Amino acid sequence: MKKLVLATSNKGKVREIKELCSEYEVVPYTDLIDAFEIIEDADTFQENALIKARAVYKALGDENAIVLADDSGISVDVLEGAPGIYSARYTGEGADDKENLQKLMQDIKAKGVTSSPAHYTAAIAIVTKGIEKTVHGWMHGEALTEAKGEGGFGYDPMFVPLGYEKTLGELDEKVKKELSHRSQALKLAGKILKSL
Ligand SMILES: O=c1[nH]c(=O)c2ncn([C@@H]3O[C@H](COP(=O)(O)OP(=O)(O)OP(=O)(O)O)[C@@H](O)[C@H]3O)c2[nH]1
Ligand SMILES: [Mg+2]
Repeated sequence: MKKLVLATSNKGKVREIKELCSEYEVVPYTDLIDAFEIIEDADTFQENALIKARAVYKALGDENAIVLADDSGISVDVLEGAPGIYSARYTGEGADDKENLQKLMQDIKAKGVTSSPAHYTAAIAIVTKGIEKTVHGWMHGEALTEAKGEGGFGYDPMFVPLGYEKTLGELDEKVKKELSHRSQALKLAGKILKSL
């Protein structure tokens, strides 16, 4: 089984990527080396994913390692695309998922609406010897001003995917597995991984 090293410290992503890449041995980099801070200072999901994958590839010191990073976020139409690449830091550095979720619901409410079209984006970067590749996936839907359910992570309790009437917090996890920005991007990443 080929080993994939994940350049992430987000447990929700690790859980989903393990589920979605079951034909690989998926290992978070923190199982191999000490966690270190990676500054995600680019202005696109794509570049931030590359920053994370390159940093971990270099730190591992194993030129044959295959490193995969995910940079993702939610963009809300009524907020002109915010929080976007700032989704993890919406309430500031070190913000937690619950604070970010509350702020996003309040900011949408402050626009005088109870919901807004929104979408998630995931950029996946793969870095290995002589190779740097990126792919994207998206999931469209509606962001609510009320959180419902406990499933998923992050903003999922306030997000209703297009074609559904319940949030990702309430829906069976199979729905997110099929539809999500991350699963769409990983389907494309799978083609790259097979060619390595
Ligand atoms: O409800 C959600 N369901 C998802 O499927 C999802 N995907 C991304 N997000 C949000 O976007 C931020 C990513 O920021 P991000 O890519 O920098 O990740 P992160 O900082 O959490 O971990 P790392 O991979 O950088 O170590 C995360 O914190 C989440 O708030 C999601 N929220
Ligand atoms: Mg991050």
